[in-house]
Amino acid sequence: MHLLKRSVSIIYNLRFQSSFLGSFYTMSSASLEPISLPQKRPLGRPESTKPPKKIKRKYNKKKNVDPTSPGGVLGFEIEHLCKEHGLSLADISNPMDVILNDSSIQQKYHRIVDEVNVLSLTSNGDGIALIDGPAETNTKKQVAIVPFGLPGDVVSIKVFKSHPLHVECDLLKILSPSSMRNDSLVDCKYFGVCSGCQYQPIEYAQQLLLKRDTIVNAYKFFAPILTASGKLPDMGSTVPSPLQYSYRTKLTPHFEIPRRKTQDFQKPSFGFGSKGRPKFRPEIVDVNSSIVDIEECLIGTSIINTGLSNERKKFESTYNNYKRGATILLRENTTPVADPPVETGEGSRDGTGEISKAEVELPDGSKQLKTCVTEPRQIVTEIINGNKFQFSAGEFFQNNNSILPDIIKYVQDNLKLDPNGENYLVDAYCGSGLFSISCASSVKKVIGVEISADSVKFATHNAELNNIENCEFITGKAEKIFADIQLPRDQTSIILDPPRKGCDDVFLTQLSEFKPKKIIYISCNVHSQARDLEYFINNTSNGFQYRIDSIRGFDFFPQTHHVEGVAVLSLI
Ligand SMILES: C[S@@+](CC[C@H](N)C(=O)[O-])C[C@H]1O[C@@H](n2cnc3c(N)ncnc32)[C@H](O)[C@@H]1O
Repeated sequence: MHLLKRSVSIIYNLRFQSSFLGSFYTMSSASLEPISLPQKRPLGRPESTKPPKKIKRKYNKKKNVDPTSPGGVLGFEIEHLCKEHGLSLADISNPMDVILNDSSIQQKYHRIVDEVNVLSLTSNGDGIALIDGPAETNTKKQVAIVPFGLPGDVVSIKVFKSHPLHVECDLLKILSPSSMRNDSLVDCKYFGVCSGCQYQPIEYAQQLLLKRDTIVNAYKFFAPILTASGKLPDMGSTVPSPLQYSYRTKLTPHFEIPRRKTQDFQKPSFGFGSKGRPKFRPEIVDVNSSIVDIEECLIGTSIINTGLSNERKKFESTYNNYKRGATILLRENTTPVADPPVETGEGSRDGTGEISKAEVELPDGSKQLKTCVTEPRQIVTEIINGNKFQFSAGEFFQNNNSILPDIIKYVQDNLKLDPNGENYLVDAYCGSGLFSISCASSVKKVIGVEISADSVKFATHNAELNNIENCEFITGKAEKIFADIQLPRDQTSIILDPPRKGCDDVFLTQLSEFKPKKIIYISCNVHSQARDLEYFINNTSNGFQYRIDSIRGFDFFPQTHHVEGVAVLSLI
């Protein structure tokens, strides 16, 4: 019995590393009950003459966040909410020093709050609410982030973690549902605990409106001069995805392995990041891990789900061999069935060792064979508008094929090429050549630039594969394109499709100096896109000579909060 008690206290010591005034507690656990320290000295050891250890105070570390990252955008959203409700930031500040260092105060802050009105959604898809500060404290109001809460919901929440200007909460119960909420739309059994697909209970048309609002706010926050000067066009409606489920051609489930495996080490969860505790959906089980164990992902394509199932089974018999966590790549690979039978190469295998395959019939009656590649260096093929694109499975390629013909058509239409002139195209951040090759037939020459040498190799190969002779691709940072560009600028259009962080000032300055006749800026982060357009138009030498013709979203990721933005600019 004594031994048992000792081992329990050792486990507490390992798990609950934050100690204060003789109590152990978790900073973010739902239960904040203090746990008493064992009072007795360990047997056989003399009483220590050392002075008691100094108690370390905890400090809230300031993090350097990119303003256009979800955490950075939340700062703008909180400020906006405060302005709307006549509150100052001081009114909603949490005394972090006290909360972190006094467990009794912490318990006052980390509490259950009933009858909370969810006011709006953050661009990250979470509900946001204002709640009264806890009783007997000086905090006037708090900004509560409520995952899975929808505007108009009245809910019961549990505050479980404090930040200087907001608190994180679990949604315990929906007391009165928002008119946006239609629970019959939720098919996924992991809804409420998986971090993806928060928009599932929302009708699709409404999801598109929410994504439009996200873009409107992005420009409000990150392009205030353009917004105030009236230089922004009316925000266009969001272009829907033809597929609203079964669209994702890439998934990356992962797992974690503890550094030291104890004797009772069991199979870890294999799936995706968790978000909150699903108390408001009693039908699903709470997870005690940062990863939700997922057997099927409804937004993944059929072959990706077959791959997920194969790799899970493999993991069940091999998890003991892993020394650390890992991410598994699942990438769809397409082969036309009419092709002579091709060796599909490596791919996810079923229990018999056979590579799993799925035949898909297209609306025109043709058939395609799908496999699921797991090896990042394996070459995969995608077919978009009849063009074949090959690339290394681990490199970037768009993840929702169903919407690609729509965005390509939109880009082509907006290039507004001169039927009598010579038209040229620069595709900056060109990847393996999706836009270059798709638009090549309408222009005299395309030059693509891309930082990944592997992607450039495939872009060049893809041009050959599709018998396209007017494309040239160069490896380097996007601004390298301007070093010795020979194209006539008044007949050249530029497509920009940078990663989430957007373009840097060096590139935008050189773009302005080059002065192309048209710019089409595609972005998976509408916040960095808004920041870049604000800089380009207001801070570069020729920026003022451009007009923003249109901005609209494309819904590359239905059921999630993500939106792709496309902005079209013309030289006036
Ligand atoms: C969002 S992807 C777009 C790729 C391509 N347009 C497509 O749709 O397939 C962004 C690409 O930019 C590349 N990239 C990142 N930083 C870059 C830089 N500084 N200069 C050029 N390319 C860059 C990445 O390797 C990636 O291929």
